[in-house]
Amino acid sequence: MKTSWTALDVMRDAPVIPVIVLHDVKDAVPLARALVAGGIRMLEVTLRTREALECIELIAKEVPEAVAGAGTIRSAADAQASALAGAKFGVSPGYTRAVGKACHDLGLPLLPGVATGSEIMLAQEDGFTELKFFPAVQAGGLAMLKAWQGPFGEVKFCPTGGIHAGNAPEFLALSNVACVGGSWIVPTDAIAAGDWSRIEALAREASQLAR
Ligand SMILES: O=C(O)C(=O)C[C@H](O)[C@H](O)COP(=O)(O)O
Repeated sequence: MKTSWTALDVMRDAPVIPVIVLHDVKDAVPLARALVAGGIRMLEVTLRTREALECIELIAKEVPEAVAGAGTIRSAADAQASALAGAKFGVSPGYTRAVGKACHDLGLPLLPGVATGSEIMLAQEDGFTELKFFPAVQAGGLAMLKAWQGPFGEVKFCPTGGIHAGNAPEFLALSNVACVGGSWIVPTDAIAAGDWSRIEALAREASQLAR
């Protein structure tokens, strides 16, 4: 079984990376299984909740078909805790050199968040060429990505923030978009209700989006 992944592997595996918020540890395994059953195995579990690290650990142990990563990495300590919990990749909402260096030193593939040309240049200087564009719709959406195709033609983006089934195809059609990220396939109410079949159906629909 493959155990290490590059940031590009993470982006290319499926058209959508689900942005997951888990408040209850017992939801982690059934949620991961539902997403995998729907065709999506790269899972971003955000560090927005206290339970997140334990959820990553559980998915890593109990759902070997899934590849659990950590989202909302905002510090070197977040990166270290994520790697220790078994996260296979990290995603950050912004970029700092400290986060980049920590992930590099840990061997944790990182999708650094950027929203401006300067941030892209800083991440590129540190060796990152696969980036999360966050918050994508709010920060300029399709027009921004098209504008970046000129000066930053070699960068592949994962736009996240404001993406849903309706607008995802337009983003995925751009040559500098490798995948999109979003919470729409893991709705809070479906998780709270344990409605795993709804989440599986949303994942299946998302996994079939054209790129
Ligand atoms: O928590 C993080 O690390 C983030 O960077 C934020 C998430 O990626 C977006 O909040 C997802 O956006 P929506 O799909 O519009 O819900």
